[in-house]
Amino acid sequence: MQSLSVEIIAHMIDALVEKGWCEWPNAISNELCLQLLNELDALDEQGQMEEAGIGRGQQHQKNHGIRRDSIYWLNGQSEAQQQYLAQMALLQQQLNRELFMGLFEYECHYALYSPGDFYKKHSDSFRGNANRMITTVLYLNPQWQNEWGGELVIYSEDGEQVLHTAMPEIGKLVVFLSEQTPHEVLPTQQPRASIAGWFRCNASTAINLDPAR
Ligand SMILES: O=C(O)CCC(=O)C(=O)O
Ligand SMILES: [Fe+2]
Repeated sequence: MQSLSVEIIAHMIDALVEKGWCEWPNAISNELCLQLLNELDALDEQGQMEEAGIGRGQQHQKNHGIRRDSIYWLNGQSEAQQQYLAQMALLQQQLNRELFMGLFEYECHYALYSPGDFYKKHSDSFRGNANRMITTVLYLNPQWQNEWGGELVIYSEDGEQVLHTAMPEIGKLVVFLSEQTPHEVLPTQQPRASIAGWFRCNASTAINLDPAR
């Protein structure tokens, strides 16, 4: 089963340093992605996916004009989740070793965008709480077609220029600097499944407890 090797991660880190983002097709095996997709579908059928919101903690709110997807936070409850989280732990270790990033936690959720869903241009790091350092997105959609939309668009730091457009194809891992990278999910015409995750550094102090979500 292919998985993230030290060499692949080293290339990803080079790209992150050079341009702030990187896209890696077939980073995670189809086999594992299909297991994760099955799990997501089952959670959806059981009504366990929840409507996503924006902002964290007390600032959390639903805003359908900005974001429409449903999510489920991973907790390592299945073999497939554990395998995925183990890959992200390798990425975290190597980021810390090579870039001294002090990443101490990874949080991630399944996301399901139903036909018509989108996520308007945003940044993943919340103002005043810059503890989301690196964003990862793994796509789980076999045989995605160009005309279905649902692309991830990555913008320059000022939000003015499109740097890259990524189709949400199975096994593809996109990684970018959370705070410096405005991005958007274009409306999709077909169900679009992914795992979005964030490596965090600890921004908690005794008087400012920093919630994960
Ligand atoms: O699914 C994607 O391509 C990106 C999702 C995203 O931007 C987010 O969940 O913050
Ligand atoms: Fe995002």
